[in-house]
Amino acid sequence: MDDCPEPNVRINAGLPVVLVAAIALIDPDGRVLIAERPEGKSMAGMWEFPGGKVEEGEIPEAALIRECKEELGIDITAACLAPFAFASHSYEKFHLLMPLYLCRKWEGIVQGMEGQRTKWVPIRDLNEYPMPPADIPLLAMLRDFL
Ligand SMILES: Nc1nc2c([nH]c(=O)n2[C@H]2C[C@H](O)[C@@H](COP(=O)(O)OP(=O)(O)OP(=O)(O)O)O2)c(=O)[nH]1
Ligand SMILES: [Mg+2]
Repeated sequence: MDDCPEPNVRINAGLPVVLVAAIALIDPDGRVLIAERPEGKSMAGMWEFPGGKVEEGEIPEAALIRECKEELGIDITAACLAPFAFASHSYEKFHLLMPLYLCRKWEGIVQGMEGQRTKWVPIRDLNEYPMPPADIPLLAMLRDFL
């Protein structure tokens, strides 16, 4: 429907649903952590909320605990994950369903464990970083909330 471009959801395209869990880490100054998608991955060079695909038999919270360790070198617990909002967005080859959790408490120091750049960004400046199209509605929600 041309008069209703957002959200981008292709109702009858038969796309597989991919569940990705994402996290907005928020520091004491209210800044949010974003990470640059590495070369070789889809949407390389775009900035994203850390996270990744939820594996078979895994729940989203467990996926985030795992991904935070693998990608950022930090420890989080399920108790510190607050469900916030979700993205539902059709890409060319799949439909992304991405719950976004907020987290203000973790152990360790954030590092890009896979060589990716990371950045703590004040919420009002997040729109200066190119992010995947699925994330755009989440930015507005975060801005309203924080
Ligand atoms: N982590 C994350 N993924 C996002 C965001 N926005 C968005 O469209 N995506 C998409 C990009 C990818 O198609 C998918 C996440 O896949 P990924 O490649 O990062 O998954 P992963 O960390 O499990 O990595 P891999 O093992 O599959 O390489 O979700 C976001 O803010 N954060
Ligand atoms: Mg990932």
